[in-house]
Amino acid sequence: MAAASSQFSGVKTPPSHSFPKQTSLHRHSAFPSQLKFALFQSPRRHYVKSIAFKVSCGGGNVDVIQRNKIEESTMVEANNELTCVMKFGGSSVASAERMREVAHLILSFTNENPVIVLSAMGKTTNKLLLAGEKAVSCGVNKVDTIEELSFIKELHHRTADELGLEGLVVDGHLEELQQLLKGIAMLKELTLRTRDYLVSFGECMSTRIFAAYLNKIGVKARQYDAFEIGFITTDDFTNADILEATYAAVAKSLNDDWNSDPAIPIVTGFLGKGWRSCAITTLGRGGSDLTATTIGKALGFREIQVWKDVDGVLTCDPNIYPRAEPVPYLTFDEAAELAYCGAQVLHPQSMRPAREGDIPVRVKNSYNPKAPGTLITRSRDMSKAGLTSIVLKRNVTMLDIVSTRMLGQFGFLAKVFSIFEDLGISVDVVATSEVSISLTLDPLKLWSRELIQQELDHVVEELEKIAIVNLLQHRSIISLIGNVKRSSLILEKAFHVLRINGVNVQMISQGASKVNISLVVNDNEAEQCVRALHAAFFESELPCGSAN
Ligand SMILES: Nc1ncnc2c1ncn2[C@@H]1O[C@H](COP(=O)(O)OP(=O)(O)O)[C@@H](O)[C@H]1O
Ligand SMILES: N[C@@H](CC(=O)OP(=O)(O)O)C(=O)O
Repeated sequence: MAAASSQFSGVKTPPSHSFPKQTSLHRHSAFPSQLKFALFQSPRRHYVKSIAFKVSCGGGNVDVIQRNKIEESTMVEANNELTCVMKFGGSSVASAERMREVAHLILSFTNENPVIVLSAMGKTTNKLLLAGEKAVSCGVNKVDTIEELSFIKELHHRTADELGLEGLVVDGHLEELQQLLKGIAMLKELTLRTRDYLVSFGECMSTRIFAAYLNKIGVKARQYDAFEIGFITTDDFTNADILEATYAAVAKSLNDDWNSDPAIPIVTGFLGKGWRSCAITTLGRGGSDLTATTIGKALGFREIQVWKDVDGVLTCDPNIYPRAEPVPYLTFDEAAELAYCGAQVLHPQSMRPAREGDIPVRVKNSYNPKAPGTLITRSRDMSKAGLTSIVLKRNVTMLDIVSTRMLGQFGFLAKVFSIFEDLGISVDVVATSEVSISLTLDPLKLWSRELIQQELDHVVEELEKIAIVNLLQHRSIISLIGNVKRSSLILEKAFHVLRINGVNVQMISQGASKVNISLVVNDNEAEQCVRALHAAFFESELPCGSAN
């Protein structure tokens, strides 16, 4: 609370991290012009006053204070249209305390009528998946004893309780979750479709609790399950793609409700509805970012905010190197490449709607709202840009494939790739010569399967019909994201660092996107490499390491 409290003391002044002033509310407004509201029951400047009171009196009964304020209010608002989307990840809403802070943060944006997208609380998604896996083998009678189920129940009950809500708000879902786990135990299988249904409980519960809390403190809010308001996806369970029809459907659902009865929409991140199956789908891990950018594009907002537990996109994963620094500006291409390369901070597909709608994305820290964060836009001043960020993807499998046929024969690459296509395995980084090809296999694809070793053996067996194959496991990809117009300079410096650290690079690739150079090294050298590269590029005075 300390970080957020000071901003609430200046009640009418927009906080320093507020959106830039706008000249028109919507660039491509989805709202009919006649639908400007004269009366709106959510005069949030008053709530901010209440919060300031809470801060100064050390956390008195803020809920009662706020409700009184709202009853007093008859304020008229001129610009009552939905204006922006703010997504809060699991770490931002991990507890009752965090939910209070996020509520206060949202209310501090006094000029905004936001759509809120929430992820599941804390690590709920992981716990749900673990509970599902345990249910497969534990037997129906033991489901009640699954530790993760008890944890999830306790967390959501406690949170509702601490926020002063009735348990009822999640009781139905917790009961249904337990029944589902019993069903899984009975069938002794967890299909991808059931897995998506299972993890959907996380977002369904966090949004219900948060919406109920806002309503309790007098801020009118309405909970939405994304799969009920037009998030139409492919039927690729656990990794579904959003279909085009989503944009119009979501805009209509949210606008219609807002126009007839304004209430802050609280939308489940991560979830959709398969267009054929009509079952709940998920957008891949971290998919709430994509939910937010989809809503941003659907409603033609001028900015999309994703709130995390870090000061923006950083120069590398802070878990690998705590001295990572925020990157102030990125292009959509750089951010997408960073996410594709494995940086957990953004969902790989999340930049697509933002890029298509040309809507800036701001990555902010809900634990430190005053930090400027990272602004992601179509273009930026690259004149001083060198390396922007370093991304590490561990536990990668690499294949060296050398043709047994004569030099100059055609069709070799096509044959190799058709084998991967037939086996449904995606390839990540590739480097080729006329008679050989080195490539890495997308670890995500392999992790999501069970028969990893058998699958690899099968790939090798097929490839050995046309080539000599060398399978190399326990490799890492280090991706250097930045201004590849300076690639020679970046490579010179990178190889100098790697040489003095005694690291041998086993493969190198520069993609057509021109914002990424990938290096493959041994897993056991990778973290040390990232730290050394970070020190050289971002902590020294030499050129080519600017994070801007
Ligand atoms: N380059 C990076 N910049 C920022 N965070 C990163 C980066 N690489 C990995 N991370 C990790 O990503 C986390 C934020 O992403 P995520 O957990 O998906 O957030 P949320 O759940 O809040 O949406 C950070 O806590 C950090 O550990
Ligand atoms: N809860 C989902 C979706 C998501 O986006 O989560 P987060 O915003 O906490 O990364 C997951 O854990 O994958």
